[in-house]
Amino acid sequence: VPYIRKHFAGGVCTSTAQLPEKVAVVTGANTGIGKETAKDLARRGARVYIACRDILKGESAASEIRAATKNQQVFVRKLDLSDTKSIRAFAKGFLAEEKQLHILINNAGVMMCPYSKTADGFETHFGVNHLGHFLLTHLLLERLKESAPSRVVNVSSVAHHFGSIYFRNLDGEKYYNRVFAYIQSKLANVLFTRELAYRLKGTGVTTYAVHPGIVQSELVRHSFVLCLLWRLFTPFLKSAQQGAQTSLHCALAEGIESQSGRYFSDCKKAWVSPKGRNNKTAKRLWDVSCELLGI
Ligand SMILES: NC(=O)c1ccc[n+]([C@@H]2O[C@H](COP(=O)([O-])OP(=O)(O)OC[C@H]3O[C@@H](n4cnc5c(N)ncnc54)[C@H](O)[C@@H]3O)[C@@H](O)[C@H]2O)c1
Repeated sequence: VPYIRKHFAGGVCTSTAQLPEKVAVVTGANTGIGKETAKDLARRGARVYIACRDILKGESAASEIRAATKNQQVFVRKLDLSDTKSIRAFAKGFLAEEKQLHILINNAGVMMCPYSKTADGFETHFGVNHLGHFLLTHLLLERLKESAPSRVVNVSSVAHHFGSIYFRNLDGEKYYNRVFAYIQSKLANVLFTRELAYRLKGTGVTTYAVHPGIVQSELVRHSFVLCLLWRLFTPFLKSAQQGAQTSLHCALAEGIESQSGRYFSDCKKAWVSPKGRNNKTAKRLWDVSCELLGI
């Protein structure tokens, strides 16, 4: 298994950047890819904020990271991306305690859950994976600009290739399919990155969308079939640590600033679906998101 895993590991972040005095926020960092991303940033000396729903699970991840990295500057803060009140409370608290933010990793996500709505009435995939991170980024943007050069990494997926944005059915009420709902939200991550990069030109804040690879994690928990497939194909899946590499590359690699707005996989620029390159859809999604969130 380790041999096959190594073969399918994909790219490795080769940056030697050290991050003393740097501040990073990683959403959903209590498990999976997010935890490994936070651990690597902590190892490089950053002050790392684990932004997660469950404080107890967050604290257990933080203790593990502190012990593994000898960095005591790892903090846990409550963030539920399915509730805009929680997102606003997190941002308010963070802005009050930190004067800088250099790296924001929008990593948290849900996949193929049964039809449900967030506290604000948005379909859960769209609400958590896209709108939650859209609002969080919006609230932290001034701090990112003040701390420039700084970066925003949006964890998307290769699944975005099969997605479309159904503007007339964003709440899933006319028709709901949990596979489409997930891939729509991952396409939204790619389009958000594109439009954000366009709007941030000249500010020193750059942004990247990422496919982490097919990674062994708890993400598939809502699908019996995927759980089975993930088990069967375990040796071919990336470990969470391998899955963190492209997020780390986009957060740390020198000289990729001119690639802001692009989509990365295996630590290099990757092909984006035509729908993910559509500037009109990106702008429309931005406007609709602002309208839905009242910003
Ligand atoms: N695992 C894969 O094969 C794979 C492939 C492509 C993309 N991704 C993406 O990678 C990212 C990380 O996924 P993972 O594989 O580590 O899965 P994971 O389930 O281990 O991690 C997801 C994290 O998001 C958090 N989360 C979920 N809902 C939340 C909410 N409402 N508020 C705050 N946090 C919330 C979870 O608690 C968890 O910590 C996701 O965005 C996922 O779409 C994963």
